Amino acid sequence: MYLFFSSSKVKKRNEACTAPSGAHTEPWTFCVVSNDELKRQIREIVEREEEINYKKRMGKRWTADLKPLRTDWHKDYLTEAPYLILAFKQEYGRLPNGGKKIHYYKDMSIAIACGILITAIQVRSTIKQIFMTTMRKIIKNDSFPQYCGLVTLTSTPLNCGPALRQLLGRPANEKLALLLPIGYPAADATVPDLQRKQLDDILVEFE
Ligand SMILES: N[C@@H](Cc1ccc(O)c(I)c1)C(=O)O
Repeated sequence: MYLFFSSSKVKKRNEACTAPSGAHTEPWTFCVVSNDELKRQIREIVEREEEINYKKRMGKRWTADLKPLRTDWHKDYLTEAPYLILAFKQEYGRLPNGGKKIHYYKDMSIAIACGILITAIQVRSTIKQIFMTTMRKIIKNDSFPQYCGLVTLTSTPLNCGPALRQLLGRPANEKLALLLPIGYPAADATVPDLQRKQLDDILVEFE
């Protein structure tokens, strides 16, 4: 599932729901939050826990490893982004008779589904960027907006899962896996200049 905006309307599409899953049990629930008050409460919960994580819970090594990313416990994006998607992994499902339905390979399944979701957001963003760059060239007008498509952040709030699950009224079999803020980047947004590993470092071929 991913979201995109056409004029003021939001359209929802089932991209993540095309993911494969263990025994085709589809062990996931995606909560899409656009309500301002809920977003405020989510931010409050996340910032409260992350402040403890950064200040004492996680220790010096953790904060040192994160330093290059320049993250901290302030999570403005949780109230600024128009949409938050909270991806929940279902530890088990329910049978028609109310009994427990076993979910297989839940971690892989939710990871694949979120990967497809993030890819769908990025592809859409890339298509829009190509379109707008082409338009700038065609009409030979640099004042044409340097348009950037939808973006997201793979946010992994620590120790907030149960509180966020309860806030959204989700059942106990659901465990928060990922929180994706979705929206257009601010005009003055910056990103860390992260270097990628070389192909030779990550690919081993056996021909
Ligand atoms: N979840 C925290 C910290 C964090 C952030 C990025 C990251 O790659 C890792 I590992 C941890 C936060 O959102 O700040």
